[in-house]
Amino acid sequence: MSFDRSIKIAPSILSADFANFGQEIQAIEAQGADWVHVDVMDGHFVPNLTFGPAAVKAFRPHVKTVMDVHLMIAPVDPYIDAYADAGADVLTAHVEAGPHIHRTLQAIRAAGMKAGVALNPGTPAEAVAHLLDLTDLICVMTVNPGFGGQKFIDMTAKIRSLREMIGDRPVHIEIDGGVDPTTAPLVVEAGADVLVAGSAVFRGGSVEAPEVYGENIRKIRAAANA
Ligand SMILES: O=C(CO)[C@@H](O)[C@H](O)COP(=O)(O)O
Ligand SMILES: [Fe+2]
Repeated sequence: MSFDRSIKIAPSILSADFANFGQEIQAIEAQGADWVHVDVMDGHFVPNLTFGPAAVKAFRPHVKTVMDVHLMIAPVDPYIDAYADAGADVLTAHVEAGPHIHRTLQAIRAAGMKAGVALNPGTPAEAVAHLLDLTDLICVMTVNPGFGGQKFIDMTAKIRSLREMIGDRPVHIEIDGGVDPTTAPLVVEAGADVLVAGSAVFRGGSVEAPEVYGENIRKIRAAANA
């Protein structure tokens, strides 16, 4: 996985058909997804429950691009090896999920994955200032995590601060929550390069009508690059 700052669209399979993940992943990749975003929730750090390492491992053979695993769990450290074994390419932990994020990011890299750190909307950019050389991706949440389909919260000032702090380091800025053709250009202009989108990609489509996923991805990408 080489670093580049081109726009990457990462559909969140939280909005896919839960009875049909394999085909859904194949459909979004065939329709132009750059990465596949997998939301892991524990019913404790966030008020929702999704999948664990066994499910993520079952997704792996279907993902031909990049499997981007967003952990909304606390604690994180006891599960890092399980997600490495499951085949995550990028593993992102929340800075709010525990007292030792520095150690967590080191452990993620030591397990052979790219290390991401996510910030809730209420957490300032400065919370990751000491982590810039330990991270490959900063995920700026533009909703309070836990559910798809929520309204975008404007975090453009935070994104700008982070891009300035990052300087010329090879660190992605990923935006997660409420990304659609209207909000995508705002976050890209501020410095984002990875756009997670759940409802805006899956809306109106299905594995029987995958071309709708393609149209939705193209609309987000076109707006982002405009
Ligand atoms: O991490 C999360 C939610 O906590 C996301 O990845 C959502 O799945 C994005 O969904 P949309 O806001 O794009 O519908
Ligand atoms: Fe996410």
